[in-house]
Amino acid sequence: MTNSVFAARQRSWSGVALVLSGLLAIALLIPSTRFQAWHAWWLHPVPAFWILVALLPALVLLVILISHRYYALRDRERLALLDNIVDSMPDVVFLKDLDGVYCIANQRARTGTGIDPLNKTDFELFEPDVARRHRDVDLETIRLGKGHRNEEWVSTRDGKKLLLETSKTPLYNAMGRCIGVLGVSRDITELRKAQNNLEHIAHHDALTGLANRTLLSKKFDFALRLARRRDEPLAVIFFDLDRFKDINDTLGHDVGDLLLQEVALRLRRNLRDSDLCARLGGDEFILVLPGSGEREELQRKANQLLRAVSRPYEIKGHVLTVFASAGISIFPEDGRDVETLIRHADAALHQAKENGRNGFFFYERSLTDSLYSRMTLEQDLRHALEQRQFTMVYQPQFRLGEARPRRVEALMRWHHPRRGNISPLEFIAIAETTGMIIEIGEWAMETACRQFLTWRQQNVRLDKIAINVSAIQINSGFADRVLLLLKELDFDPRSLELEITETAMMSGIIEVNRQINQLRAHGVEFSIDDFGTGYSSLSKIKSMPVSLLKIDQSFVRDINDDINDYEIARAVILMAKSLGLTVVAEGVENQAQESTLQRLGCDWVQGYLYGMPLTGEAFVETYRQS
Ligand SMILES: Nc1nc2c(ncn2[C@@H]2O[C@H](COP(=O)(O)O[C@H]3[C@@H](O)[C@H](n4cnc5c(=O)[nH]c(N)nc54)O[C@@H]3COP(=O)(O)O)[C@@H](O)[C@H]2O)c(=O)[nH]1
Repeated sequence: MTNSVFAARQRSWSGVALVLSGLLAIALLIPSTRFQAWHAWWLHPVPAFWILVALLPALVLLVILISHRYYALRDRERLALLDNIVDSMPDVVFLKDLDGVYCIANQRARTGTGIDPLNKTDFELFEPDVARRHRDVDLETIRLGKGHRNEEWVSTRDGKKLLLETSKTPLYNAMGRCIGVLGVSRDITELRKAQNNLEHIAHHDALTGLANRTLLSKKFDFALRLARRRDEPLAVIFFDLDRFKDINDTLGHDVGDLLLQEVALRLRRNLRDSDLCARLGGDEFILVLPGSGEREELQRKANQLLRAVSRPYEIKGHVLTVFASAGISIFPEDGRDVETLIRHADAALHQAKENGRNGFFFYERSLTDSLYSRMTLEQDLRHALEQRQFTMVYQPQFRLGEARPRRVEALMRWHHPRRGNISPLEFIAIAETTGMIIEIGEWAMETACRQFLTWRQQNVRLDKIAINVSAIQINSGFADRVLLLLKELDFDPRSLELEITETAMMSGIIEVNRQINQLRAHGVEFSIDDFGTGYSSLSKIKSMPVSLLKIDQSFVRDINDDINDYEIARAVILMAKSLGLTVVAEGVENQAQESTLQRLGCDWVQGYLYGMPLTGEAFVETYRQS
C-alpha cells in the first residue's frame, strides 16, 4: 500500500518556488549593480533593500520546503507504519475504487486466496456470478452510503472452502466525495465450526446423538404450530425400556449405554425424516409424529417400534433382549400444548407398564384423574408414618387339614384420615416408586417381629411369621439391618420368613441374591410371593434361593373353572414338590378350591375360608392356645 503521490507533488511545488525566487533575486540585483561598483553594491541602501525583498520569498519558500519535507518524511513513516499494521492484520483488508479496481490490498489479501488482487477487479478474480454479487454489494454500499456485512463461503486456489465474514464501508476523501469501498474480510470458518459444535452439544443428547429436551421443546412447539395452522393431527409416543435399570445394575453402565445407543438407532430407523425423536434422559424417549392421528395407524407404528426394540442385541459379548412400553397421546383431543401432550403420553405409558409391559396404551382422561389423586396420596404418605396412620394385620396360614395355624402373614394397612382405608396395592406401589418403602418396610418388619414375640408371651404358638419385602428394600446393607434388628429384639431368625415377589427374585440382580443368601445362612426363610404372575419359566425355580412358593390367588380363584389356571397350579405344585419346596396356595375362599388344591398335593393354605387378616389383639383372641 502507498501514498507517496502526495509527497512527490509537494516536493515538486517547493522546487518550483525556490527557482522562481532565485530568478526574482537576480532580476532585482542586475539594475542595482549599474549604480555601484561591484564591490560596494551592498553598501548602498536601495539595492540592499531590494535584494532583501527579493530574497524574502525565497526564504519563506525555503521554510515551507523544509517543513513540507519534514511532514512528507513523517507521513511516509506513518504510511509505512500503517502499511505494516494493515499487513500484519489477520483479516483481509482492501480498498476498491469506484470502478471496482483493488487499489489497496494487505498482505493477507494478497496471499490468502493465492492471487494478488491489486489493480484487478472481482471479475478477474472470481467466478462471474460471485464477482457480480460482490460488485452489486459494493454499488449498493456506495449508493446507500452505509456499511454492509455478509457471510460467504469462498474457495481458495488450493481447493479449501473458507467462510468469510466481510464488512464493507464507503470511503470518502477530504472533500466528502466517495472514492471507493473499504472492506475487511475475516475467516470465520473455525469459529463457525466451534459455534456449530457448541450449538449441537446444547441441543443434542451426548450419548445417542438424538435431540435433547431443549431441542425437543423447540421443534415440538414448531410442529404443533404447523399442525394447528394446517388443521392436522399429531401424535406423541412416550417410549421407555422395561427394566433397563436391571441391565445397568447387573451388566454395568457401559453395557447400558451401548444398549441405549442401539435402541436410539433402531427407533430412528423406524421413523420418517419428518418425525422427531428425542431422549429425555435415562431410558426415556419421546417421539413426535406430525400428521399422525389415526389410532389404527398409530397402533401399527407402536407395534413396529416395540418389535424393533425387542430384537436381541449383541453387546460386549452379551446377548440381550429388552422390551419396551409406550404411551400415546394425540393432538388435539388429548392436549393442545407440548407440556400437556407429553404429560398425557407419560400417563398412558404408566398404564402400559401396569398392564404388563412390552405394550402400548392410548391416553384416556381417567388416567390423569387417577394420577392427580396419586400425587396427593404421595404427599399424604410422607406424613403417614410419623402420624402413626399405619397398622399391621395378620392372616393365618394352615397346613391342610389342621385347625391351628402354624404360620402367619403380616400385612400392612393404612387408615387415611380423610379417605379411610387405602389398599396396600395402591400405597405400596407409591412407596416403592418414591423410595419411601425402605423406611415404611423397616417399620413393618419391626412391628411384626415385636407382635410375634408378644404372642409368644400370650401363648399363641406359631412356627413362623411371614413379612412382605419389596425388591427395592433389598439393597446393600439390607441383610445387616435385618440381622441387627433381630438381635436387638432377641428374635430367632428361623422364625422369620421374608416374602418377595417373583419378578424381584428373577431380576437377576447379583446384590439381591447376595443379601438373600446372607440371611438364609442365619436361618431366615425366603418365599416367592404371587408365583406364576412373573412369567418366569418353571425350570427357573430351582435356581431361586427360596424354600417356599406361594401360588398367586389369581390362579386359585378360578382353579375349578379355568383349565389354564388349573394347569398352572398343577405344574407349579408338581415342580415345587419335586424340588422339595413347600407350596402355599393363597386366596382360598371355598371348599371346592381347597379340594382341588389338596388333590394336586398342595400342603399349605391361606385365605378367607380359614381366616381373615386380624389385628394383633384379635389374633390372640382367636388363636390363643388354652
Ligand atoms: N412390601 C409390602 N407389601 C405388602 C405389605 N402388606 C401387604 N403387602 C402387599 O400388598 C398386596 C395386597 O395386600 P392385601 O390387600 O393385604 O391383600 C392380601 C390379603 O388380604 C389378600 N387375601 C388373603 N386371603 C384372601 C382371600 O381369600 N381372598 C382374597 N380376595 N384376598 C385374600 O391377599 C393378599 C395376600 O398378600 P400376599 O400373600 O402378600 O400376596 C399384597 O401383594 C401384599 O403382598 C407390606 O408390609 N410390605
